[in-house]
Amino acid sequence: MVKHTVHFGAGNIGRGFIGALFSQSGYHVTFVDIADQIISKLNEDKSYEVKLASEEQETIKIENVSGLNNMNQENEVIEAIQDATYLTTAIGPNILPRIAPLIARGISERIAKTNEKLYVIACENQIGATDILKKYIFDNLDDETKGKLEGKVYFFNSAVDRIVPIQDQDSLDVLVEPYYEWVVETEEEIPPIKGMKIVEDLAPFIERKLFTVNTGHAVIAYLGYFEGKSKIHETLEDEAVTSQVRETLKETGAYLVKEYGLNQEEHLSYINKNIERFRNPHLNDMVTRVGRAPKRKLGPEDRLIRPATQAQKAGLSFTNLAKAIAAALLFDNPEDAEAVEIQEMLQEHGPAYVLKNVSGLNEDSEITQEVIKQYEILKKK
Ligand SMILES: NC(=O)c1ccc[n+]([C@@H]2O[C@H](COP(=O)([O-])OP(=O)(O)OC[C@H]3O[C@@H](n4cnc5c(N)ncnc54)[C@H](O)[C@@H]3O)[C@@H](O)[C@H]2O)c1
Ligand SMILES: O=P(O)(O)OC[C@@H](O)[C@@H](O)[C@H](O)[C@H](O)CO
Repeated sequence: MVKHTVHFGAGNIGRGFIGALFSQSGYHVTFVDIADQIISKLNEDKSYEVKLASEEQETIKIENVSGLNNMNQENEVIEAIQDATYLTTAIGPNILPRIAPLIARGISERIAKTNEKLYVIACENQIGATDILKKYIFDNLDDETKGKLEGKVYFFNSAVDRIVPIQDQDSLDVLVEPYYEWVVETEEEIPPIKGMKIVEDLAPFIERKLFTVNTGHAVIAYLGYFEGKSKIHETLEDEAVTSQVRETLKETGAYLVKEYGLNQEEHLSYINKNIERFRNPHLNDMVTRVGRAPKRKLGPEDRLIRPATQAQKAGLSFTNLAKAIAAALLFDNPEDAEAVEIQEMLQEHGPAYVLKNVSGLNEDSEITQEVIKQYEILKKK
């Protein structure tokens, strides 16, 4: 019998990572997206290629895929959820509340018909993304259905790591870096998926990933944008930026080592390994993609603010993180709605207001003071 999975978000990570792993594990993958062009192409071609961004340019054919548009094929999406073993998302954390009502309808119908287990996993760059999705789904379920979910619908948090740049929009093929890591938190016995690593406690994995890969990436993106660079690997050709990335990751590293008892040497080599990933010239990743949605990235639990507040609480240094936060405030990309919003807030009320309202930092906090100092220095450059 063919196994089925439903994946929301047929974008970079959807096609280039999570959907690809399910297909390689023998599943039929139904992608759900609002992008008509992608959905039509998936149904026409029924396959695409994942290309590895390396000297060898190895390609992997991904088959057994189809697509549904959740804007005008709601019933078909609900139908697909009836047959699925897994339901995953890679859609962007801000979109989760928008897809939750339809997932809730799919789950309600399913629960009335079958006791087969369904595993829901949000694959987003956000701590506790599946918990957040679960809350939105529960907001859309009646009490009777909620009471019946135990032992039938499971929600697992996860951490996803693979750099996938923005792709040529005319093709379904996806260029991805060779490296990947997908960590899922559960104590249940679940059907095996190629490349899925199961852990009992996700916290050290997601914090290590978010506060190394994504903090480092953000430093490059915001300093690169500030310096007028367009690509991530080009920005790293400037030794001053590379050194700034390393110093910032030593700050997040000191917190991670202390909090999770990581081995300091191993963590240093993890930092260096990631700097090498960022240097991959075959990826051609844009600073505007990596810096996208700065309001989300400046949120209290995200890659810049949380490690700074945690470092401060632990009596550790956070000055390089403060510089990264200041550079994020200067990301005035007119194409990015969140950047435009932040620039308007800055103009009207100044940086302390943004740090209070977006990042949850008090005006008199040491971090705010340090960020404002660095912001003024950067602005004068
Ligand atoms: N690209 C990466 O390197 C990378 C790596 C790890 C994690 N992530 C995370 O994965 C998630 C997706 O990132 P991405 O780079 O694949 O983004 P993306 O923009 O390539 O893909 C998102 C997809 O979601 C679709 N979408 C948007 N709104 C929708 C809606 N209401 N209903 C259905 N579909 C909708 C878009 O059309 C798009 O195809 C994000 O949370 C990101 O942080 C990305
Ligand atoms: O996807 P975002 O916007 O949260 O962050 C941008 C990049 O840092 C991110 O997509 C990385 O490429 C990815 O997290 C690598 O695993």
